Amino acid sequence: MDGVSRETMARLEGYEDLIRRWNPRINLVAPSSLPHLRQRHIEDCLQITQHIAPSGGLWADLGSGGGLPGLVIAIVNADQDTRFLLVESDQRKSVFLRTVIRELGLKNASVKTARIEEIDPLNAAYISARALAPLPRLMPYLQRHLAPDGQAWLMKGQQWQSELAEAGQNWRFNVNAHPSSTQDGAAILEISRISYV
Ligand SMILES: C[S@@+](CC[C@H](N)C(=O)[O-])C[C@H]1O[C@@H](n2cnc3c(N)ncnc32)[C@H](O)[C@@H]1O
Repeated sequence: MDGVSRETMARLEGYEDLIRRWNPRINLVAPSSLPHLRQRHIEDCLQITQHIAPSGGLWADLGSGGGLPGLVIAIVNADQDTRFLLVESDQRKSVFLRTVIRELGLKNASVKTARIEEIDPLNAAYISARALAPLPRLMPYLQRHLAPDGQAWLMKGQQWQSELAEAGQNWRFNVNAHPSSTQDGAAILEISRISYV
């Protein structure tokens, strides 16, 4: 992984080890994807860090699951002043996320065990989500939790164009689609300036 410091690499490897150890007990990633953990999950999420270097404020990772992409981005930015909040409704996954944060000594990350739609608005400077819901269902979450000048980074599969078209029926927003370099036809959507029409 180019441009990754030795300390970041050590943390990413520690994170991979913990996923491998916990995955038989709680499904953090599809078991069939475990042999390809680095490429399929870690490098997939690292793509976001090639587009954005967050500067201060709150980064909320919604439906964090095993911490993808929130923990990967928090690890890369461990010595920066952006705070990462991993929002996850599942208790056991939350225990896993807290374990990773503790074992890797991440001072910039914390976990909120709750449903996204039930927590107070976060006014986040950045939001990320991966494999959480189709874009039309994500839009109300973004409207609730993204600061007016914030950016959302959404990792989408091959259906991203039809999801965009459907979301555009009820919402206005700016969007940049960054083609995925790890999955054919997938994209990372950078979304800002959201309003409901
Ligand atoms: C398919 S998993 C994806 C996890 C991770 N983002 C990834 O890419 O591997 C979706 C996660 O979102 C969580 N989730 C779904 N709906 C949620 C909600 N309304 N509030 C909080 N978490 C939610 C689920 O518990 C699950 O862990």
